[in-house]
Amino acid sequence: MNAAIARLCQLAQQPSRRIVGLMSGTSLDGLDVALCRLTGHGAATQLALEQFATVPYTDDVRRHIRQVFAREQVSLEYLTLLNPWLGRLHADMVLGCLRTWQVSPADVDLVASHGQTVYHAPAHQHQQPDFTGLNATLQLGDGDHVAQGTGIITVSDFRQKHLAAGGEGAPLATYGDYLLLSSPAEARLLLNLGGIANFTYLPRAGADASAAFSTDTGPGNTLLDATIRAHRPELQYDEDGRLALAGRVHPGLLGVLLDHPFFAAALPKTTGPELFGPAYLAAAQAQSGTAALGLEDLLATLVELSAAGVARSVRQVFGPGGPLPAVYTSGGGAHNPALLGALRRHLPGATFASTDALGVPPDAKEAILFAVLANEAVAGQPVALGAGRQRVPAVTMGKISWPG
Ligand SMILES: Nc1ncnc2c1ncn2[C@@H]1O[C@H](COP(=O)(O)OP(=O)(O)OP(=O)(O)O)[C@@H](O)[C@H]1O
Ligand SMILES: CC(=O)N[C@H]1[C@@H]2OC[C@@H](O2)[C@@H](O)[C@@H]1O[C@H](C)C(=O)O
Repeated sequence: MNAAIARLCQLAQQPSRRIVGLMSGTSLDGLDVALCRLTGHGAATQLALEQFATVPYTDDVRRHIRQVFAREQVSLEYLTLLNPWLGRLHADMVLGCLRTWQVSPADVDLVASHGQTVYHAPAHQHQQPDFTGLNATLQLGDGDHVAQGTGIITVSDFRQKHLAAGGEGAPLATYGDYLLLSSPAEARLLLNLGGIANFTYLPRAGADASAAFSTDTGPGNTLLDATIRAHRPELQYDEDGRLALAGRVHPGLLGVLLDHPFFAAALPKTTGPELFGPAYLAAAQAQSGTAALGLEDLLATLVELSAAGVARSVRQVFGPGGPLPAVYTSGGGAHNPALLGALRRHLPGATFASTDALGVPPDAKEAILFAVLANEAVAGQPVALGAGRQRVPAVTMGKISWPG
């Protein structure tokens, strides 16, 4: 038997596994690295987060990714080169973190590597006549390169199985959120404010699990970041929402932005910067006669758009005035007071707390989720949530690469 397969069998039978979860999201701010100890699997999974860091990307790394990121037309050679290059880069970043944390790679059981999404093409978004109904998504940063570079067995490319089983390849948060954060005490809404905003609805543990699902709601920070970069190239984002808080929402522009059919589409749904990018904003500005709107008012309007997108999806689930479950926020947007303020206005009566209150640091949550998926891939079973109306595929996800 291949020694790596024997090692995998042994790992599957251990009471716990030490897993490095990796996530590089749509904001291109860096690689999130979460060193997790996961005990058990399935509904019995227990998390101990040992270490977490976001390794920032340099301007050069961002520039390389942006050559292909969310673009319909790219150099195929560049795309091909980026796949191993990102795998190797992520491996080096993992090794750097382990060195800082004084953890030997030999003491890590698995790496769970999401890679970098460069294009997300759910059927409702691409509308290519030759591929009607086909959902697709592409992540770069090949798992063999991560395994070879770190010397650690690597689980990667999680989204393809979800697609193959009839999903849109996202959001995968449903599974990890369900396994780690379901509570017998309360129903929960786990709201992640990343480049794209999404939430997971978790009914009370013990209630009908098939009601659990995740959906994207529209832009989170992606349009805010793109807009600030266009006006103030020296800045990556609107720190603490200062510029947005100094601006005023333009109702005409907001109305045109919200007119996009994505916001009225049934749940669950996924999207990306392919749709919510500069072209969408420029078209809405042209249509509303706001091409010359100042940066502060633009940002205030885009914050309102993100909050309104979340609120519309939430109301699709709970009705216009229905009571809401407890809301727990994560992702970079959870640090933005302008966005949180707008969300409170749009969802009056909801209680908001950070996922910190649940023992999950908000910036680490997505990287932890991929560690949970890798744990299930090796030691678990398909998570059967799916009989509900939201059709969450019952699959384990990820492809396994070993060094050597
Ligand atoms: N202090 C802050 N004030 C305002 N915005 C912030 C702050 N900190 C982070 N952000 C926002 O959060 C973004 C990063 O968020 P995050 O890392 O959750 O995104 P991501 O994981 O790349 O996205 P996704 O979940 O869509 O893949 C930044 O680009 C910025 O817009
Ligand atoms: C295709 C893709 O990479 N989607 C990301 C993105 O970032 C947020 C949102 O859009 C979510 O759908 C997803 O990531 C999280 C981790 C998920 O799959 O749950």
